[in-house]
Amino acid sequence: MTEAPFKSGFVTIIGRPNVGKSTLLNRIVGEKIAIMSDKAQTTRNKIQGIYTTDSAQVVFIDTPGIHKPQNSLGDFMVKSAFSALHGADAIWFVVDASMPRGRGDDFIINRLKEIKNTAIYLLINKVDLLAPKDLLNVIASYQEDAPEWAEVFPISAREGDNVSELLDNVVAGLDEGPQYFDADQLTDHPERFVIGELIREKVLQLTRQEVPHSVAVVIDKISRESEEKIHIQASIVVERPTQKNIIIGKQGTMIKEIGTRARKDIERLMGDKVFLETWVKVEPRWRERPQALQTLGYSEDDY
Ligand SMILES: Nc1nc2c(ncn2[C@@H]2O[C@H](COP(=O)(O)OP(=O)(O)OP(=O)(O)O)[C@@H](O)[C@H]2O)c(=O)[nH]1
Repeated sequence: MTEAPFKSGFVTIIGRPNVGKSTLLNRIVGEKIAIMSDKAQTTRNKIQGIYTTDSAQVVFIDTPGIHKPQNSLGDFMVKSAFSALHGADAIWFVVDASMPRGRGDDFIINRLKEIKNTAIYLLINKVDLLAPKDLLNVIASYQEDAPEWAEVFPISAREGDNVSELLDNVVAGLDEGPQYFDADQLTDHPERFVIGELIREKVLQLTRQEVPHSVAVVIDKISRESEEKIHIQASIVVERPTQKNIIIGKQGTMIKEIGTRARKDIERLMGDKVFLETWVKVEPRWRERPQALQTLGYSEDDY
């Protein structure tokens, strides 16, 4: 019997203030959230929590720009926050069952209408405050002038009602993918770590059996080049010149393809345009030499 492939993906949670987004995330990933969100992150989007099981991993992305009142934001910020939604594997739009649909909801709904090819879930939270007979009316009020919801889940983040069903549902819709984080690994630089894994994933996918899993990716530098662009320098580290040649490919075609695919994923993670520069380095037996790891950037700082 073959094992089912590991699945992973990114879920963006949005909703106006106070609808219960943090409560929901806390229920799903517990104390990890606090630890993650304390860390300074340089990007507009941030990893807010990670849910890991034996067979799947869901990375929850927060897009802070969306939750802020519209008038304190430039058009640009709003646009870039929403641009992050386009690449998510799923979007959870959370509303408060105890309040009528309001302007804040409409603002988000209007932007959600522009999103194609992404499953958008409508989560009706705080159903514990609602008489069961009113639920259908609440759902109906979010079906008018709205995108077609992939799923509608009445939940209570506080009581936990229907939350595990929601998680099972979202995991079922994810594609095969790598485990970006160890189940209990928390890092000072979550985005750095995930960027490395996204690049490594593309190397392994595209070179198939030709390059061993020992390939490492080190993020040398992340800097903001301009208001709208992040510059990332990454090294792909292999042990033999033959592996380097495979990764570079004929006239650089392979490394170009790796870079393009990785850049798209990184852009959706960060919610910004990215300029990705990749170098391939040969470091014989790098795994056996602790100093090599340090020069390569695998210092304790990065974990
Ligand atoms: N009754 C009830 N209250 C809830 C539920 N989920 C959240 N709340 C309460 O709603 C309030 C707001 O919850 P938060 O999780 O902070 O909401 P949020 O959407 O993260 O708010 P912002 O951080 O302002 O965006 C808190 O007082 C929660 O206890 C629920 O399922 N039922």
